[in-house]
Amino acid sequence: MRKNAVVVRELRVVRGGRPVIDGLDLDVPAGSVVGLMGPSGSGKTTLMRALVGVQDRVTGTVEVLGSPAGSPALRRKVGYMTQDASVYTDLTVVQNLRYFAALAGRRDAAEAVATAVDTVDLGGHQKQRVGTLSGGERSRVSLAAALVGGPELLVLDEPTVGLDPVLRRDLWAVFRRLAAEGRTLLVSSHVMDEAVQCDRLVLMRDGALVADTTPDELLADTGAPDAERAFLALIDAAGPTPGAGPAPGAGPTERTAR
Ligand SMILES: Nc1ncnc2c1ncn2[C@@H]1O[C@H](COP(=O)(O)OP(=O)(O)OP(=O)(O)O)[C@@H](O)[C@H]1O
Repeated sequence: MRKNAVVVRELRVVRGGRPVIDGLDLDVPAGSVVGLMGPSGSGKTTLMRALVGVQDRVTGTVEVLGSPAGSPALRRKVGYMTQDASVYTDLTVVQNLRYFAALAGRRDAAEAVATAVDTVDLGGHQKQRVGTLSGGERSRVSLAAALVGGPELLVLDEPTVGLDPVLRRDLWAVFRRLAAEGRTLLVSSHVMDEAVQCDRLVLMRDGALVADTTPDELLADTGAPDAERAFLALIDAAGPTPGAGPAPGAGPTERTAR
């Protein structure tokens, strides 16, 4: 089995004429759940977009499942859930999922759709038009669309936003199960009680890695009583003022673990 599902070296991304990621290195171990944390605007979505191959103005090496990010070979192997639900509001839940299953080349589409509906707990809404669903339900359709192809790597941008605590807990159980099957998950979140359920944690600030660690190491290294305060301690220690963005030619990223 491959050691790392994702290998990023010297990643640099320019958006709006300025570098929003500058010289980032990252390994995502295969078969693990990696949490991507960081303040708003720190570059999490940009990093995810670079991994799935939809981001312009990317330099450096971004290798996903052994191929360059965005390669046609990866289309069926990578599932991506964007922050805003990216499903068709004028189609029903099942119509959406059939469409995404077909795109992913699933021959067993009916079974894949049924499994995805079940996984995100949308039974009873299959024939409902997505435009009439609640926000939380709609975001779960989006998650199901990322899952329905049976991808090896799932890149999930804040998949639990707007969900109630019960659903959040259930979805994290799903993420753990998918990892146990050998899939790799990169999950962004602002919720630190979710962070502690990850195998590894990647903390970003201003387009750079502040830490690449584990929940236990995060607490041990900072001496903080909980993940939220540990995260704040690292972010505060990282220096630049919020929203400043990385300076062009900024030095190498600091890693607190590994
Ligand atoms: N289309 C764009 N044009 C110019 N700048 C952009 C664009 N998209 C994002 N940015 C900038 O890039 C930086 C990183 O944004 P990104 O969306 O990756 O952050 P994030 O960590 O995902 O934030 P959040 O947690 O709020 O979703 C921000 O400073 C943002 O303003």
